[in-house]
Amino acid sequence: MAHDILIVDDEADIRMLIAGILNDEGMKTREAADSTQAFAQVGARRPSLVILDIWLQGSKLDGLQILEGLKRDHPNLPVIMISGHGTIETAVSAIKQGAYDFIEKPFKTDRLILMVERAIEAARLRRENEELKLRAGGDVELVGRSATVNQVRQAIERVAPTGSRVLITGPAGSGKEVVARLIHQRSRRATGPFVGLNCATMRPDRLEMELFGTEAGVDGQGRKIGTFEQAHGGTLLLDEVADMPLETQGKIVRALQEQVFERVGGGHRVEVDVRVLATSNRDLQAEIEAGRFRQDLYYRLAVVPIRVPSLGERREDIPLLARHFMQRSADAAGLPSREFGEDSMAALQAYDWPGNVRQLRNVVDWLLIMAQGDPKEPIRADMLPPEIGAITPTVLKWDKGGEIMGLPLREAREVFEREYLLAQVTRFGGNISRTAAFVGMERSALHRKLKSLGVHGNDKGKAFVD
Ligand SMILES: Nc1ncnc2c1ncn2[C@@H]1O[C@H](COP(=O)(O)OP(=O)(O)OP(=O)(O)O)[C@@H](O)[C@H]1O
Repeated sequence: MAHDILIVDDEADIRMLIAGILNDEGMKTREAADSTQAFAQVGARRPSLVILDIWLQGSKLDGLQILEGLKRDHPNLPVIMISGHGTIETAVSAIKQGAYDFIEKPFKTDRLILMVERAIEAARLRRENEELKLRAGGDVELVGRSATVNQVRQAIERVAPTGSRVLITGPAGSGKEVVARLIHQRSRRATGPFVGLNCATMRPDRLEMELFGTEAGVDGQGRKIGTFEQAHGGTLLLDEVADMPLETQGKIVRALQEQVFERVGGGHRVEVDVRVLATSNRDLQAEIEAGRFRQDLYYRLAVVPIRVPSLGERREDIPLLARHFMQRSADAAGLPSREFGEDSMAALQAYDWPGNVRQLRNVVDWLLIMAQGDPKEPIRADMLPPEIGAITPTVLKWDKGGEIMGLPLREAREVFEREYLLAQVTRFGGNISRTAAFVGMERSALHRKLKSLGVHGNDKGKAFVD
């Protein structure tokens, strides 16, 4: 996409000159003669870069004051100052205020182009860097207000500063790694490294080398530092620890016990200070009974067990999570965020989510890009991806409309009430108190109503809870 450059200068011929140079390079330009026009242009659309004259005749604010306003509202927007004779000192102080650089009048074409390209590239790199930091866990968050998530949060707060080992269990995509990262961040090792090793995706014969590293000569390569050593002073996460071969499990037991190990192919002892966290989506007790997991390793890892609930166990968190992911994805993509309509949110809450939070996140990403309709309109249930729309309770799609129109009012009302309440009960995970609060009925009245309509469980026949 062509860069969009805003040129702010009180002299029309300078604006034209700069615009001509940049247009020849395939960049798009806009112009402003004073501070009012400049802020109006930036307000209309954030440019890729601003070229800003220091001395602006007839303008309410001068270049430095405009710079201050721009940096306050758009800290990452690159600004190049234009300085004339006698304003170089001011230009230098502009850099201290966050301008990228300055160029002196009269300027050379080549220098101007180079500076503009560099400033835009630097802004892009900074943005990428921030995204990477975010992905690397600089800013992990455990979103949710359900009782089960609150319990997990409390467990994290309690266990993080102690330094003890933690085994985090829960189904795939439920947020086990998020929990591990939070434990690290809230511990005394927070400034140390956090290193993860996924035991499920690693070939068993490579796993040991990855963990302990290799001495020179092994594998035809130089000495390689393993994850245990990389995590020195910090935290090592053994992801999907049940997938580790038995023999490696034995070596881990020793390393955990003594905080000492040997690199593969060497007799040299490496001493480390590492806190180990582990995750598993399997039932480790069953794995022990089947002889696939060492009991002594289990006891060493599971000093404190934390169970992360599936998303289906905490449907009340779905609205919060969906809006959180929508905002984050929209910000990352530079797109406006979309609202969810009541019907689509009810459908999301009624769905089973076999892939848990990760699946919800993917669905929200899909919706941001693919959902039909005006982006300013809320997302409706019929815009959801097919796999979720397919199980949407019928009442949300109103496909009983035809049937209802053929019935007398009393019976039509019964059909509607039945479908409506079934959808709501499912949405609230079969919880009668919460459904009653939402639909505006007393709990006992709702029980009676459901009974009279012949509804004895949610749409999959699961019994109610009070
Ligand atoms: N409570 C939460 N709040 C915000 N984001 C979450 C939450 N739980 C999970 N996520 C997000 O969902 C995705 C999956 O989470 P994570 O990788 O921690 O799951 P996992 O249980 O470790 O999965 P797997 O077992 O497949 O490794 C990540 O993008 C994570 O940021």
